[in-house]
Formats: sequence, structure tokens, C-alpha cells
Amino acid sequence: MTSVALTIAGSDSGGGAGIQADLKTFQELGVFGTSVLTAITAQNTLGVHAVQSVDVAMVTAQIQAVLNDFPVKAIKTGMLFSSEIIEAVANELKAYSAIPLVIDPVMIAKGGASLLQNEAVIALRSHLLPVATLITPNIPEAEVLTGQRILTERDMKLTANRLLSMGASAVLLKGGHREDVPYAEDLFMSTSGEHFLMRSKRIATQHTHGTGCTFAAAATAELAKGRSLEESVVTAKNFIQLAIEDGIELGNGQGPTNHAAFRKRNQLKTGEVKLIERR
Ligand SMILES: Nc1ncnc2c1ncn2[C@@H]1O[C@H](COP(=O)(O)OP(=O)(O)O)[C@@H](O)[C@H]1O
Ligand SMILES: Cc1ncc(COP(=O)(O)O)c(N)n1
Repeated sequence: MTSVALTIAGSDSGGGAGIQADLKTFQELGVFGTSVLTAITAQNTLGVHAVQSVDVAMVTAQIQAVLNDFPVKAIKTGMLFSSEIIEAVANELKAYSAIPLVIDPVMIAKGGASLLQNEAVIALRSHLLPVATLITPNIPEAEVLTGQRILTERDMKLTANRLLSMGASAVLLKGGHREDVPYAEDLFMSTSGEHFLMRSKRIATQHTHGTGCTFAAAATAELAKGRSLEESVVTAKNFIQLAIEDGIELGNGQGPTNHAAFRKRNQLKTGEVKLIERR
């Protein structure tokens, strides 16, 4: 049977992040993608030029249209923009608590533009974090959510623990923003007590637009296929590593990754990501 996933996120006209990255990633991993648009951004590799959010009633109508008809097996949220949209999403998803929910707490685009209103952080913390099967913050997002500074691997562990105590069932803290180390290392931690680090070679490139969205979408696709949370994050890490490595050099700024790289090369390249400290 066809596996179906749903992304609730913003549109990136440049096609590298947001809804577009999510749908491409779902497709590459063999999952049928459905989508709910929360905002429209006029965006390219040079930055975000304009943002317009979608009416809350329209967000709700989209969620109902998809969930009332499709056998959705995993849900991901990305850019949610406002506390009103966050509350509406949380409210609509209440009846679907059995479906795995991946929360990518998108706050700021790589170029610095805000994709979440400041006061909406509170709504994210109180309405979505407690229902997340997996939350996938990058370092600055984890710092905002917890108020803790992250400078070292030890800080990453303390912060991930803090996010678990705030209600998430599992945390994948992405280490892409740590420039003090020659590798890209993400920390997985779950309330079941399991934790491991996924380490890969840090690629020297400016083409990392949409890496966070793509990572979370890949994990969501794998969950939709019935894979375990641990298997899903490992596949997602391999997916994003290959997508960055096999970059496609588009645009004049921070370009997108190559979503097709994993499908083309995974036979040759799986094993690239080292799992360390598995407990
Ligand atoms: N230069 C890089 N080389 C290899 N992997 C990277 C690089 N930058 C980010 N990643 C990986 O991409 C994913 C997204 O990371 P990150 O950049 O931290 O998130 P975001 O895109 O949300 O800011 C993580 O799995 C991270 O390890
Ligand atoms: C519509 C939209 N959603 C999310 C991001 C974050 O992108 P990144 O994964 O590079 O942090 C973005 N730039 N635009």
C-alpha cells in the first residue's frame, strides 16, 4: 500500500526549503506527499524578500481536507509563522495523536529573516512540543526553546534532556551550526533512554539552504513507511549528507541541496554516517 505523509509548512518560491523541499524528499523516499500551506514566502538563494501568512481558517480547512480523506501515516510541521496558526494546527491534530508527529521548530531562515513571530515561541513550546514524537531543532532554535547556551557536545546533551523534560518524546538536536568541529554531528535522545550521536564529514559549502527541512521530511517519510524512530533519523542523516555532498550549485547565494542524490547513490554510500555512543 502507498505510504502517505503530510507536511504543514511554508512555501519557498526558491524550491530548496519549506513545502517544496518536503514534497521532493517524500517523493525521493517513495512516499506520497500531501501538504498544508501556512505561509507564502518570496524567497531565493539570496534571502527572504516577502512573507504572507495564510488565513487560520484556510490552514484548518486544508488539514481537515487531507486528514479526512487520506491514510496519513506521519505528519511534519515546518514554518508555522504565528501563534494563531500553531494553536489551530495543535487543535486539529488532537484527534490524530496516534500518527507520528515530527516538529521542525523553524524560526529563522539561514539569511536571517524571521519565519516565526517572536511571541509564537511560547505557543510552540506549550502546544506542540508536548505532542511531538520527534522535535528537530538546530542549535539556535534549541537555545531559544530552552534558554540554554550550546557551545559544546555536553551542552547539546543537557539541552536535549531539557527538551525531553518539556514534553517531546524524542529530540534530534542538529549540529550543523557548530563551526568549531570538522564534522556535522547530530544528537538523538528519546524518553525511552536511548541516545546516540550521528557524525558525518562537514562539507565545506554554502549550499545548505533547506537542510533542516529536508532532514525532518526524510525522517517523516521513513516513519510513514513504518520504520522505527531510530532507523528514520539515521536514514534522514544519510539522505541530507548525500544531498549536501552532491550539491547542485543553483542561484547566486546560499543554494539548495540535491534531493535526488540519496536515491541515485545510496547503494554506494550508506555507511557514510558513523553512529557513535549508541546506548
Ligand atoms: N556543512 C555541512 N556538512 C554536512 N552536514 C551538514 C552541514 N550543515 C548541516 N549539516 C547537516 O544538515 C542537517 C541540518 O542541520 P542544521 O544546519 O543544523 O539545521 P537547519 O538547516 O535547521 O539550520 C543536520 O543533519 C546537519 O548535521
Ligand atoms: C518556507 C521556509 N521554511 C523553512 C525554511 C528554513 O530553511 P532551512 O532548512 O535552510 O533552515 C525556509 N528558509 N523557508
